[in-house]
Amino acid sequence: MMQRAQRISIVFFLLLVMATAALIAFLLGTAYVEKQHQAEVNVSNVVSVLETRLEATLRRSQATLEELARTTSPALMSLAVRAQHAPAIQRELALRASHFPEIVGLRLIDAHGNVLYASDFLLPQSSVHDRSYFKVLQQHPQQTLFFSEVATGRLSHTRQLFIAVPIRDSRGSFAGVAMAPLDIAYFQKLFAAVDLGPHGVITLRRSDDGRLVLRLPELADTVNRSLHYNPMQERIASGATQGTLRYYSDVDHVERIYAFRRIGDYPFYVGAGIASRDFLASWHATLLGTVMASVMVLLALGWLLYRLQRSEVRQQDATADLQASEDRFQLLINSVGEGICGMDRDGRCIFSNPAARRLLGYPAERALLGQDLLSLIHRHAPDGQPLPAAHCPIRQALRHGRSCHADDDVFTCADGGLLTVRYDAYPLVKDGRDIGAVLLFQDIGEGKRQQQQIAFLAHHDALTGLPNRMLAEDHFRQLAGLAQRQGSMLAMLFLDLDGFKTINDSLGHDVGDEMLQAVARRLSSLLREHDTACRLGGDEFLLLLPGIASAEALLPVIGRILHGLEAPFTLRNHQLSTSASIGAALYPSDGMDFTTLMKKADTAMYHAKDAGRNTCRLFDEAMHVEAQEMLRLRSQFLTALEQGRFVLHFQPQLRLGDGRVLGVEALVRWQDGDSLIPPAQFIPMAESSGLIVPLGEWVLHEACRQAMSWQSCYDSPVVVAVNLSAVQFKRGNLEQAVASALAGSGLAPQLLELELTETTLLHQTEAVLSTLRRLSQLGVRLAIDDFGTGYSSLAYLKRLAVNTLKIDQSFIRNLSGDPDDANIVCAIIEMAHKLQLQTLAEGVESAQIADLLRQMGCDQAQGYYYSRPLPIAQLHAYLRRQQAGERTQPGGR
Ligand SMILES: Nc1nc2c(ncn2[C@@H]2O[C@H](COP(=O)(O)O[C@H]3[C@@H](O)[C@H](n4cnc5c(=O)[nH]c(N)nc54)O[C@@H]3COP(=O)(O)O)[C@@H](O)[C@H]2O)c(=O)[nH]1
Repeated sequence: MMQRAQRISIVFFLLLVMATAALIAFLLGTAYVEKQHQAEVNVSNVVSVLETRLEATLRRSQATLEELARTTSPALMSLAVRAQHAPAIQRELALRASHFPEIVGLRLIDAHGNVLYASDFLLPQSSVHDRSYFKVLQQHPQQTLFFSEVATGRLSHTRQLFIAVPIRDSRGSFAGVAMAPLDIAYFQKLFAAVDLGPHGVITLRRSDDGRLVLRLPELADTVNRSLHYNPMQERIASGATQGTLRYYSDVDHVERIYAFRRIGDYPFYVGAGIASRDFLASWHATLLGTVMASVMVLLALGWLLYRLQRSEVRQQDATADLQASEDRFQLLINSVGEGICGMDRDGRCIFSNPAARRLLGYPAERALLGQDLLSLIHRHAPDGQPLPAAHCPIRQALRHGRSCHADDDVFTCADGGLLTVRYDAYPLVKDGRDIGAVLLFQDIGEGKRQQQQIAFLAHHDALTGLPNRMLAEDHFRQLAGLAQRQGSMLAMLFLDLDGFKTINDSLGHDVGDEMLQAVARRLSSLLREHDTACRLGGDEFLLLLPGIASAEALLPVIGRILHGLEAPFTLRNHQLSTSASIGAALYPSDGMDFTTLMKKADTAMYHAKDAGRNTCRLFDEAMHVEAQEMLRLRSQFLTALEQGRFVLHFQPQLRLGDGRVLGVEALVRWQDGDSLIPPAQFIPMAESSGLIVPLGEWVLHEACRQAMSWQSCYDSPVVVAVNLSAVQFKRGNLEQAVASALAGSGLAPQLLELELTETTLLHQTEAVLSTLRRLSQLGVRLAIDDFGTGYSSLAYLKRLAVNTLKIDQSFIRNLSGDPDDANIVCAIIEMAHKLQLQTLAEGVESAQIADLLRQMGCDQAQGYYYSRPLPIAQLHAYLRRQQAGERTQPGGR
């Protein structure tokens, strides 16, 4: 796109061209008018002079002829007296004629046309009676003067114009003519003396009819002829006596400026013309020269302008390039996050970027410009100690023109604070000379802090800030080495909070987290300087206590820790109490390495838990054996599960009113060869190991399958009850397992009852409760097992659509002997009925108990009094007997 400056230059140039053209046109126009005016003046002067001369000639000729006519006696005008008077008269005529070079001579002609006397010669016999002048004067007495057309003289044979006056006698009769032939050649010479340029023209014409008398230059066949187009003649005819005009000649078609002038009162006018091309020749040359010079000047000017403009454009381009380069440089150094400072050879700041000023805390560049940058920002060593200027590596690099680098250094900020930096300094070289250095630096403080944070997190627990297991292992190695050197013992304590899950589930994870942080702080405060507390995860902590003299010496230490944790914690307006179960193992007696000791301390901790919590156990070998047994059991359990060595026994549940079997409880057994292992021996292990999930799924499928097999055999439907472990809610996909068991067997959902304990309910989260609600929506029945041992809210159970409360056998066993148990059972039955829940008494072993329960209004009963849990074949026999109306024998099989 054309730039503004270029447009201005072009407009200026065009204006200059126009102005120059106008000036030239004006000058040339003025010169033209001047030339024309000069030409007009010239030709006017010429015709003025010529008219004066011609008028004088004609006037003198007329006067001379009139005097001759007046003085010549008519008596002398006869041939008869001619010979006598001729010599004297002719001398007289010759004398008079000698004063007129323009006339050929003077003649006296008698009334008959005979030339009697002549000033120049005498003809023996000569008559002019045929000449126009003679005839006009002879025939027109009033005519006093006559000018003839141009004719050739009969004697001289030259072209002549005759001027004649009549001679009259006393009576006025025509007596002859006095005549003078004007010599055309004379006038020709006169005209020729005038220079009107190569194409100039002078004409003498008659004013009455425009006939040509004389033209110079001559043209053939023009004399005595008038013109078809003659503006001068038109002006004369209209009464003008003089004037100037310009036109193209009708004769030679040359344009001229003409001036004309009438010759006195004679019938002639003289005209002179200067050809335009002649009087304008110099003007034309001037015009051409001026135009050419102007064009050349304008071309030169244009070229100059173009060069100027080009140079200006180049300069603008160069300036723009420079500016763009500057902009790019500014953009670059302003955009980078690194601090950049330029300095001269003395270390004074010559530029800085915003990042540098931001990092160093200087609000404006001028605050740094000219400052001794190095003494300003590089005053300290990385450890914060003062750095002598001479030791500053950047200053040395400046002096020796070498780059330098530091990974970890400190600069001093404007407020005196230290900035941890990584920097590079490079020499600034211009034209081969070192002119200073540029310093590039980054704030690595945040990165360092992050690295430290990462390193910290790699070895510490993010929640409590305590060392994690990795760091604990590291500390263990150091402390174990120390213990070895000192011959002392190192105690490893495995600490697990009691009831933490309840706090976490009931008050939320945020409170749970705060609880763990508070416990961590409490533990740290309870430990000695060289003790280590670390968090393993969840509510498990590991404590390393060096310098232990004996196992006995350890117990008071543990007691202090347990006691210290008993004090309540105040978290979010909650007063929370907790306790811990601690297992302890000793280095080197219980093990030499971290993993072994931790396993043993863990085992001891489980024993402490089993022992009723808020206590501690020191590891001993029996625990180890038990743990080994547990491992063995687990391995065998897995094999049995894979090989299908589990069986279900079913214990009938009867309606107390009529003894009718309404359902059976499925109870799993482990078929180990010929012996059956009871669930109490493997369910705890299966729950703690999570193996209860696959086992529970198998029980569900098998119970539904078996229940389906007996539905078709009996008139009334028999519900199958399946025990669910809390672990199945936590880890298994229970909803899907139930749906799959029902779908796989084809059992109606209302014939499946799921038994869960109060403890299971108490520890479940909202997610698990919603699973229960969905299970209930599937149509399956829900029963609360071991009811009365926990803290279930009845309204809560109602909301969960629980169908049956199974009253725990611990209340049933002594029902007849313990009034408290009886009161409890009565209360449970009464409240359950108000909530329209069924009640089932477990562990009914006698008719007396059965009767009591019936009187209390209990709906169903289950127990050895009616039947022990039966293998499937025996259950079928039992049910057949029941259907046959055979009253079940209490206590029998
Ligand atoms: N999660 C699962 N738990 C299961 C499963 N199968 C059994 N169990 C649980 O194991 C516990 C022990 O069961 P078991 O040894 O089978 O004992 C049951 C009955 O034999 C026993 N019982 C029944 N009547 C009497 C009686 O009159 N006297 C007496 N001393 N014992 C009796 O009670 C057990 C049934 O109790 P409950 O489940 O509370 O109804 C036991 O807690 C089972 O829950 C399983 O598949 N999954």
